[in-house]
Amino acid sequence: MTQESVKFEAQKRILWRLESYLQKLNGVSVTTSAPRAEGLSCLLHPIIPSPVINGYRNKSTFSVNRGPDGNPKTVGYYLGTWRDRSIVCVWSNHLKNIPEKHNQVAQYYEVFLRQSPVEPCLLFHEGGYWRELIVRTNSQGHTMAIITFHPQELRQEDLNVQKEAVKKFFTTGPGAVCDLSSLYFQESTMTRCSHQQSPYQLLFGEPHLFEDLLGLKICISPDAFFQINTAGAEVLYRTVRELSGVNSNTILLDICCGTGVIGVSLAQYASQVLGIELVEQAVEDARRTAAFNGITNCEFHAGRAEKILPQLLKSKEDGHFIVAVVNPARAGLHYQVVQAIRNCRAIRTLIFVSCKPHGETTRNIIE
Ligand SMILES: C[S@@+](CC[C@H](N)C(=O)[O-])C[C@H]1O[C@@H](n2cnc3c(N)ncnc32)[C@H](O)[C@@H]1O
Repeated sequence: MTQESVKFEAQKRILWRLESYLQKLNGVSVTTSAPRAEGLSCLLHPIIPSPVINGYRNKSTFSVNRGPDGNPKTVGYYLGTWRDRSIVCVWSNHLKNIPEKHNQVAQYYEVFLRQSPVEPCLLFHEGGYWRELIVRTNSQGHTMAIITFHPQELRQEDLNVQKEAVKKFFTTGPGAVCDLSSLYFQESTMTRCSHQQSPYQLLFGEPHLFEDLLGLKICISPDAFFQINTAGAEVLYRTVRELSGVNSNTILLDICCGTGVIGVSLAQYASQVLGIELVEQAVEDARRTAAFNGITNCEFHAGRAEKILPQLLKSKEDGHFIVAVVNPARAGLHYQVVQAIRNCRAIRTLIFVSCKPHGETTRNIIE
C-alpha cells in the first residue's frame, strides 16, 4: 500500500465517523448537494502528494539525553518507551525526512556539549543546563539554530560565559563549518516557552529567515509557525486558493494565520485580507512579509481569535462577502470562534485546514 492510499483510507474513516455522528445528532440523513464518492455523503478527493518527500523538513527539534552508550551528552531523537524505561537518544542521520544540514548542526552541538564543562539538562530531573536544539532552514540553505538552556541558579555573568562559549564555537570554533546564518539562545525553565515568556536572544547573525513560497518572500522568526514541508505547503495553499473562490469582491479572513502566508498569497485576488494570530512575532512576520512584497490590502491582528474575531466581524458585516480560512493548532478552535463564524451571515465559504482532522477538528466541525 502506498502512503497516499493509507492516508486516503484514514481520511475516509474520519469522514464516515463524522457523518454517522451528524446523522445521530440530527436524526436525519446527511444530505449535501456535493458529489458523493466512496460511500460518503461528500466528495473525498485523492491525496495530493508533496513534490518533495526526502529531506523535506525545514525545521527539526533535537533532544539531549543519554545515548545507547550511556553518554548523557547525546543529541538526537528519542527511541524506546517511557513505560519500559528504555528511552535512549539516537542520532538522526538515518531519517529520510531530515536534511543533512540539520544533522550536521545536531552533530556539532553534540561536539560542543561534550567539550563543555557544563552539564546537560536531562528531563528536568537532575539539574543541568544545555537543552534541546531547533534547526530551521530555508530552500537556499540559510540556517537558523536555536538552543534552549535551563538557567538553574546561574548568575547573569555565568550565563554570559555560556552564551559566549557557544557563540564562539559556532562562529570561529569547530562549529563554524555549519555556516549558521543565525544563532539564538533561549533561557527556559519549562518544556516550551514563547518569546513573551522568555525572549529568544540573538547571539549572532540575521534575525529572520526568508523563504521563497509561491513567488513571495516570507519572513520567519524563531517563534513563528511555518509549515514543515515548504514544497508541500505550496500545494496546500494553491488548493486553498482553488477552494476559496476569492475574488475582488471578497474579504479573506485568515484565522490562526501564523506568519500570514495563506492571506498574503491570496491578497492579490481579494479585496482585503484580515489575519488573526496569537504569537506576536508571527504577526510581525506577516506584516513584514506583506510590506516586503508590496502588498497593501492586508491587516493583521495580534491576540486570541476568540477575543478579536467577534468584534472584527461586526465591523465587516455590511455588504461584504467573506471567505474564512481557519488553520488552528491541534487543540482546535475555541467555541467562541466557532460561534462567531456561525453567527456571521457574510461568511459564505469556510475552509478548515487541519493536520489532525480527527479529535478537536471533528468536534469543531460538528459545532
Ligand atoms: C497550524 S498553525 C497555522 C499557521 C498558518 N495558518 C499557516 O498556514 O502557516 C496554527 C496557528 O494558530 C495560532 N494560534 C493558536 N491558538 C490561537 C488562538 N487562540 N488565537 C489565534 N491564533 C492561535 C498558533 O500560534 C499558530 O501560528
